[in-house]
Amino acid sequence: MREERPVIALDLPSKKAIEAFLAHFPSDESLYVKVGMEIFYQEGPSIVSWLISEGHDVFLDLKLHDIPNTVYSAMKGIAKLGVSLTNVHAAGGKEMMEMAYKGLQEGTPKGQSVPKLIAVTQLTSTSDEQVKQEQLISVGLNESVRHYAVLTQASGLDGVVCSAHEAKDIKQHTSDDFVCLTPGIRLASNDVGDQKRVMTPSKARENGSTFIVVGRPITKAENPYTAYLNIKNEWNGENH
Ligand SMILES: O=c1ccn([C@@H]2O[C@H](COP(=O)(O)O)[C@@H](O)[C@H]2O)c(=O)[nH]1
Repeated sequence: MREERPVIALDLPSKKAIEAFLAHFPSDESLYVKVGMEIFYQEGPSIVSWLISEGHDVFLDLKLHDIPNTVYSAMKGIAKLGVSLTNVHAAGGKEMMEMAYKGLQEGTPKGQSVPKLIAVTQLTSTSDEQVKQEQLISVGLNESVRHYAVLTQASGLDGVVCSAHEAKDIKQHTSDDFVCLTPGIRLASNDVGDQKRVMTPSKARENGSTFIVVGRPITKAENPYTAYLNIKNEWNGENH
């Protein structure tokens, strides 16, 4: 099921900076936010509990990638935080992904829902050339992404992180309800920055993205709420 709210990447340096950012939004607006490495490593798990207590849904984007036992134990801890969605790297392999899922299931307190678990295929800042030359994956980016998506599904996870360019192909090779969470989203007028595989919200919708993730086009905008609404409206096929 497509999530109507763009997921806002809270790539900001402190809780204070996040409070100042969220002050631009109506106080009763429930957002879907992404807590990534920048803020998590500064503030720790309390930032997650605070965002949830403020009425927001949280995607914890720590992209775990380690030996299966370590990822299992880390996921048992993450499961207690009450996040809606979290992730690992598919490159960690099937055994690691299965153990991540097991950790989440075992760690989730009784009566709470198990967070959805997805796996990063190839980062949206990675190009086909880099996949071939730096990772030595001669089949190239599209096949690598598809392979990781199929492996992720076979490991029992809910979906993948990919670019919106690959979402349609992934759904064809997995299933319609397989989550495709797509960062690298830009309006035609936005800076691309370090992203390589970008797409507009309306194209992402046409291509079958389940979630879109947007950071700097909102966090660095002069009016973050207007920027958020512009992206949200285009994502939902309104006013454009
Ligand atoms: O493949 C990936 C996986 C994660 N991300 C994260 O999404 C946001 C995108 O931020 P922008 O400012 O909109 O570029 C960021 O937090 C990344 O860590 C990704 O971009 N690509």
